[in-house]
Amino acid sequence: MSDSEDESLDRQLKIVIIGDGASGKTSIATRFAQEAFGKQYKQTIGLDFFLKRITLPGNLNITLQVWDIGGQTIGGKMLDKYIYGAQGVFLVYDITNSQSFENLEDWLSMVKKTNEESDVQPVIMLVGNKIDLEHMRTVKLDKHQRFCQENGLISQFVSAKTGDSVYLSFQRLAAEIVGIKLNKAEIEQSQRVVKADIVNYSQESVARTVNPPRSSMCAVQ
Ligand SMILES: Nc1nc2c(ncn2[C@@H]2O[C@H](COP(=O)(O)OP(=O)(O)OP(=O)(O)O)[C@@H](O)[C@H]2O)c(=O)[nH]1
Repeated sequence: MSDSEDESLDRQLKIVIIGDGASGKTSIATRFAQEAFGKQYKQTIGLDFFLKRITLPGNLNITLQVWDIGGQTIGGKMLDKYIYGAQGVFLVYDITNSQSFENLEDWLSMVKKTNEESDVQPVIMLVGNKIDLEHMRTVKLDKHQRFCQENGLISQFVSAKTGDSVYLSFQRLAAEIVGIKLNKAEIEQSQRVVKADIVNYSQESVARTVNPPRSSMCAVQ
């Protein structure tokens, strides 16, 4: 059986990644899809998406269809179409950029508006990105927690740069959508940190690819 036939048998979940421009959406997606990170900022125009298979406890194979929407499109006419039908939403902000946190209200309203006539609401995860820059944090932890509580969001912190908790965040979101609880061992196993990226921060000039897992990526503009 070919890879694509194989994938079509899995349960597929649509996950959209939204948030302000430069909060790190593409970096999170790239880290998850290819285990790579690029330091240079290249604005996403329109939409990127890719498929990646993960396995949840009980040998449950899930194919995630991950959509990366350019941060500049919040006012765009197409945004509700991107979000429509998503079972999971990554609501991303940059912990060193307060404005990206303040703007989450708008992003959340957009998700709610898109789904107001739908019976099933997406599971939403609040993702504070760039935790490798903890020393530059401007969004306090309690603000993050309060926003989660007030809006019924799952809380997660990640670093697309080091890879810290990126795989875990997708795994947690998928598990929540299909109604599976991850145990402590599974969570710890997914909480991988690539420490070398932090140590070599100033010297790093090229994106690295470490054992790229199977995934496919497309771009629509
Ligand atoms: N230090 C650090 N930098 C990051 C991290 N994630 C992303 N960046 C950097 O932040 C900048 C923006 O990242 P992108 O992934 O392009 O942001 P985006 O949200 O996709 O931006 P748009 O395409 O405009 O929506 C780039 O220079 C990245 O290298 C992180 O976890 N840590």
